[in-house]
Order: sequence, then C-alpha cells, then structure tokens
Amino acid sequence: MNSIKLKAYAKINLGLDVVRKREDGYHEVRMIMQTIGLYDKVSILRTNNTSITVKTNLPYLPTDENNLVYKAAVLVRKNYNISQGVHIILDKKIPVAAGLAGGSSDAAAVLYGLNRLFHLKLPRAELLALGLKLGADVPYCLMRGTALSEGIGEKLTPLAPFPFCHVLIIKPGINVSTRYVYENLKLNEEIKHPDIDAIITAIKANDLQSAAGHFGNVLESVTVKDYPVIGQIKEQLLNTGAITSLMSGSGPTVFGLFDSREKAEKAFYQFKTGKLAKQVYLTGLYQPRLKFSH
Ligand SMILES: C[C@@](CO)(OP(=O)(O)O)[C@H](O)COP(=O)(O)OP(=O)(O)OC[C@H]1O[C@@H](n2ccc(N)nc2=O)[C@H](O)[C@@H]1O
Ligand SMILES: Nc1ncnc2c1ncn2[C@@H]1O[C@H](COP(=O)(O)OP(=O)(O)O)[C@@H](O)[C@H]1O
Repeated sequence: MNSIKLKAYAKINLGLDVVRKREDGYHEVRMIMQTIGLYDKVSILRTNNTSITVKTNLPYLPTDENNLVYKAAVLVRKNYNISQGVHIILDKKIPVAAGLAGGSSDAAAVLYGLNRLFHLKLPRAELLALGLKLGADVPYCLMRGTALSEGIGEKLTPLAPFPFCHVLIIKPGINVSTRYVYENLKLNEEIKHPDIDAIITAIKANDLQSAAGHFGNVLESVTVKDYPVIGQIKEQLLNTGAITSLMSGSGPTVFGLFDSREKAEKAFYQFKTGKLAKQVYLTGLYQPRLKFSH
C-alpha cells in the first residue's frame, strides 16, 4: 500500500466541566464528547524522498511544522525510525480554530494512517499516548463516537450512542484561542457546573430531552461575556426550535440540536441569510468508533 485516504471528523462537546487547574497550567476537565458528520479529507502518500510535505486547500493554514498533520508525521517517523518521506493532502471543511477539534482530528488521522501505511502494528494505547503529545483532544479523535473525556482529555470512557438528532453548527466570524479561554477562566462560586453524570444517565436511557436539559459548558463564562454574538446565536437557535444550544469547546462555534429535520432546515436558512453566522452546517451525529485492525 502506497497511499491511504481518510476522513477526519469534527467533534462537539455536549457538556464541558472544569474540575480544577493543575500546577502545569492545564485544566482537569470532565467532558461529554460527540463526533459529528462534518469532516476533513486527509490523504497520505509514501514518496521516493525523505521529506514531509503538506498541501492544503486553505491558503492561510501553515504547511510546515506548525501544521498538526506535519507534527504527527514527525512524531511517528522519529519514534519508529522511518526515513521514507510522506506527502499529506489536507482538504479542510471543518472551520479552523472553532472548538470543533479539526486540527486534532487531522493529526489523529495521520497517526492512524501512518500506522497502517508503514505496517507499524502499534497497539491502540500507544497511538493514544502519541496523540496526547500533539494535543489534549487527539486521543478522543482516535476513538470517536459518544465518550466521557477526563484528565486533560487522555482518560476516555466510551458511552452508549447519544440519542438520534440533527445538529446545526454555527460559526460566527470571530477568532477565539483555546489558550486564552482557559487562562481567563475563573473557577469561583458564580460558575454554573453542568451535571455531567446526569447527562450520562440520560444517554443510557436514550432520553434526548433529559440529556439536553443538563448540557452546559463552563468556558462560556469567559466567551459569552467577551463576545456577545455567542449568546445571540444561542438564543436564535432556541427561538428557531432547537432543543438546546451550546458553545462547543472553547468556541466560538455554537451548535443546536433538533428533533426534527424540518425545524433544523428552517433554522439553517435563517442563519444562512442572517448576520450572526459566518459558516453554517446542517449535519448529524457520527457514531462509528475508529477501528484498529491491521
Ligand atoms: C477546549 C477543548 C474541549 O474539547 O477543545 P477545543 O475548543 O480546543 O476544540 C479542549 O479541552 C482543548 O483541547 P486542545 O485544543 O487539543 O488543547 P491543546 O492544544 O492541548 O492546548 C491548547 C491550550 O489550551 C489550554 N488547555 C488545554 C486543555 C486543557 N485540558 N487545559 C488547558 O488549560 C492550555 O493552555 C494549552 O496551551
Ligand atoms: N491541520 C490543521 N487544521 C486546523 N488548524 C490547524 C491545523 N494545524 C495547525 N492548526 C492550527 O491550530 C489552531 C487550532 O485549530 P483547530 O484544531 O481547528 O481548532 P480547535 O482547537 O479550536 O478545535 C489554529 O489556530 C491553526 O492555525
């Protein structure tokens, strides 16, 4: 096999709680992760030289060691003494720096792909540990589906599939850095912590309404204040019939869940023709786990 084509799926956070700040500055979290149907295409080709090259459809994305796919390739080649070069073609559809883990998912695809292309037969645990070196969300991207993510993202527990629903993704035209959001989070009494365990119980019971009733993201306490458009999108989603609306990860993307395709489509067109959104996608949940057969 000389090349491999993969899909790197986006995630949303159905619940995001921060438990404490660690001494190294990172935050211990409890998050309900969910893969959605929006994806980037990642193709990896073995070449006849010894270099790593990256090509992407987004002119503003780096193609050097600052791209997470490049970093993933460096890591694998260094760890397993691979000298053969690889060319990575990245077709981005997931909005960048949006709280949807696009870069993390691309990096996970490269780890997975190089494991296959070079017949490394790496056990799943080793791939997850490599993934964590690239970013807190990369291990989850190697798992996919509905999951509980703890620690800084490395402690993963698969959950039963989240109940069927339609997902509307709304990305406003602002940029918010993950680091900025975590650094400005104040863990005081005013913070409303989501009940992550109640979400898990509702998922087990396949109860969409009850699960949605417990959604929450503590990082909204930073972003909604700084960027009112996030609150406005959340409100418009509810006004157009969403069961719930929430910011994903560190934002600025907001998602709405709908129990009817008709309502979701109506909301889609309202955002498409309105002023609040820069990018709008109507998609669904994506449940298959990533399989590690060689
Ligand atoms: C907020 C979340 C929720 O899923 O996702 P995104 O919004 O980025 O998609 C994650 O916790 C983000 O994961 P990821 O984006 O992989 O984070 P990293 O690249 O490892 O870290 C970026 C920066 O965020 C901060 N950080 C990240 C994770 C964490 N548990 N605590 C932190 O304090 C650190 O300051 C770090 O320098
Ligand atoms: N393959 C990639 N796709 C997207 N962003 C990337 C990639 N490689 C590096 N980056 C950088 O990583 C940052 C975070 O991007 P991304 O993973 O899309 O967002 P988030 O962490 O909010 O989910 C961006 O600022 C971007 O410049």
